Formats: sequence, structure tokens, C-alpha cells
Amino acid sequence: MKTIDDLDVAGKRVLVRADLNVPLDGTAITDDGRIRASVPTIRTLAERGARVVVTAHLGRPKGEPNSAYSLAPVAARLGELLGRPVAFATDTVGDSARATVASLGDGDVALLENVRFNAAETSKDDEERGLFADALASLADLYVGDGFGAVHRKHASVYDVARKLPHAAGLLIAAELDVLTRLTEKVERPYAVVLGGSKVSDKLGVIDNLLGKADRILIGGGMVFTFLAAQGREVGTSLLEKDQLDTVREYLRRAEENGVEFVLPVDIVAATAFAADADHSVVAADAIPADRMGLDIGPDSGDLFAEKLADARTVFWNGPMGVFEMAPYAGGTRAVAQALVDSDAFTVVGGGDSAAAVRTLGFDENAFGHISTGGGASLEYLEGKTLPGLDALEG
Ligand SMILES: Nc1ncnc2c1ncn2[C@@H]1O[C@H](COP(=O)(O)OP(=O)(O)OP(=O)(O)O)[C@@H](O)[C@H]1O
Ligand SMILES: O=C(O)[C@H](O)COP(=O)(O)O
Repeated sequence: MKTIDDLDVAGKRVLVRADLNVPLDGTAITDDGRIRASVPTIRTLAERGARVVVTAHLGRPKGEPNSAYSLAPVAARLGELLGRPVAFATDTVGDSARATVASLGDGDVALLENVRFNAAETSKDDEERGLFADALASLADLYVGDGFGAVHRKHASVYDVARKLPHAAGLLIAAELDVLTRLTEKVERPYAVVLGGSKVSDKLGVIDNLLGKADRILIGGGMVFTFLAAQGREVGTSLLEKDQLDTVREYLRRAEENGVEFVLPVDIVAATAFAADADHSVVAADAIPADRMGLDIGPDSGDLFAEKLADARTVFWNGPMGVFEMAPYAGGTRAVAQALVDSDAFTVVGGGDSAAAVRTLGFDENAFGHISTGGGASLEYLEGKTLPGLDALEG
């Protein structure tokens, strides 16, 4: 894979695909980790005289403009971090984008509006994505892939456009791969994987492969309830992937066969609504009331998870254990983060919200072996899958 050192960027328009998918509270960025992680590549290219055109997504708008998902606040923060203004185009490939790119001088930086405001970005139709990638490519002379958190997506700005321009990997992708390859080669055992978060359908899929790799799989977050339901438990109004129940039963069966230990929570913080001020209490995992939703693992589960992580030599953690953004449901995530801090294992935390959780709960980033900007991306990388965004940068 070529790196930015292999490109002659001076005076050239360089399209950089970054992952700037940061958590927002209205228009306030609650954790700018992914923006900071993108700065080294953007700064280096600008210092080398490139005209840097950054493209990125924010959240999952449904293929059309939606001001709640605008990257405008991100452009402002990126400018602060770079210490230079960042021009913001109010569309991705339209008049504003073309005019903004045309106005750039050597060393200037622009950010294009959320690439997912265009339905073609995420289309399953190769031709549709290809046409959109042509439009993106027409804005630049060179392409740099640096959005590690999105490399598992076969999207136009991640995959197709790289094939249309001379390309290289950015510094963040290189740094992420440097660390994550350690988890695909010689893993020190016991190897524990902790899974949580809300992208349940995405992440249930990776368990299939983990069953052949990990010694212990701890389940928290929104994923818990599909497991509990698969065991015939009541899960109330919690997140549930009904069509995955058989798959999960199969995982539980195979785990037993392969000697992989599944650790499920024994208690749950169950609330009447998805709100910080909702009535909530700790209930046994097999006694969730039908009118309540599980928003965190309970304190006994936190202790159990800590115990199961204590003797691990390698730990990979993706996905908060609960809705940590609301104080009453942050305990489980805090307990797992503390267990990783206390452990002697090589610990990797992956994912936009997981990394944000660790920081916003006040943990020192240096207490972890590595904090990856990619959750789904790092999980799929650890599976040994070919990731579209990396594949496109090869050769
Ligand atoms: N029980 C639950 N019910 C609903 N949402 C939950 C629950 N537990 C955790 N969450 C939510 O999961 C979200 C994070 O999930 P996600 O799978 O996106 O993790 P991530 O670390 O950002 O990984 P990625 O980088 O792949 O997105 C948080 O915003 C948190 O509030
Ligand atoms: O948050 C992430 O994991 C990445 O930014 C990718 O976002 P996505 O899951 O919406 O594709």
C-alpha cells in the first residue's frame, strides 16, 4: 500500500476521505477524537503544498440533505485544530463544492458537506456509486484514504473513487493497521473480546468468526437482548434483532462445542423510556419487565465482566455496555473501562462511541494499549476480511 510519502502533492488537489463521524449534542461536538485523529494527514498534505479537499460522513442521513447531520460544526473544529481556516462547501459535488475547490490555494484546506446526503454514496448499485465517484474524482488530482472507521463500507467515497485517481493511504490508516495487525498475528491468550453498542445487526455477524479466535466473548450493550431472547427470556422494549435469534442460538451452541466462553450479563438497568430521567432500576437479566427497556448492564454484571477480564492477556473491546451518554446508564461502560485499565493485558478499544466513552468518562487514553477510531472497521479487520476501503488502496 502506498503512503502519502509516495505522492507528489505540491500544487495538486488531494481528496482525503476522513472519518469525521463524531458524536454531537445539537451542533456541539461532544468528543472530537476522530477529528484530532484526522489532523496529521491533513496537516502534512497542506504543509507539502497540497490543496486539501476533505470528504467525510456524519451519522446515517437517508441519502438526502438533513441539517441535523451537517458537517459545518466539524469544519469549524477542524479549523481550530489545524490553526488555519477550513473552507466549507455546502454540498458534496455540486456548485458549492466546485467553487470551494477552485478557490483553494496551495496549502489550503476545504471540507465538503456530508457525503451521505447523496444516496449514491451508499448505493448497492455499482454503476450508481461509480457515477457519483466520478463526480468526486473530478474535484481532485489525487486521492488519500484515511477514514479508518469507514474502511469496511463499500461506499463511493471510500472505495470507488480510490480506483479512479492515483491514491495512497493516509497516516491514520497506516497507524491503525500497524497496531491491529498485532491482533491478527500472534495473540497472547487468554484473548477476550467485549462487544456492545447499538449497531447490533452489524456486529452480531462478526461473532461467527470470533468463535474461532477468541477464548472468551463478553456481551453487553444493545446486543444483550437478542442473546437473552434467544434463551427464551423476556426483554421488554429493549433493542432486539428478532430475525437473528436462530443465528444467536447457533453461536451459543458452537461456542460450547469450541470451548469458547460466552459471558452474558446477570443483571440489567431497565428503564421506562430512553431518557436520563426515566424511572429505572436494576433487575435480574431473566426478570426484565415487559414495559421496560435495558439501557445498561447492572453492577453485578460489571463485577462479573471485570473478573472475566482480569486474567486475559489480550482484550479487544468495541461498543459501550450501555447508553453511557446518560449518567444513570454509564456504570457498565465505566466498569469495563476500569477493568481494562487495571489489567496487564494488551488492550484495544475500538469505535467512535467506545473511544468517546472512555474519554468522556474521564479515563486516561494512555492507560489503554490502543484506542482505535474504528469499531465495525476494526472488528471486520480482525476477522481477516478484505475491507473495501483498504482493498481499493492496494496497488
Ligand atoms: N442497551 C442499549 N440500548 C440502546 N443503545 C445502547 C445500548 N447500549 C449501548 N447503546 C448505544 O450504543 C452506541 C454506540 O454503539 P456503536 O455500535 O455505534 O459503537 P461504536 O463504538 O461507535 O462503534 P462504531 O465505530 O462501529 O460505530 C452508544 O451511543 C450507546 O448509547
Ligand atoms: O462510526 C463508525 O463506525 C463509522 O464512522 C462508520 O459509520 P457507519 O457504521 O454509519 O457506516
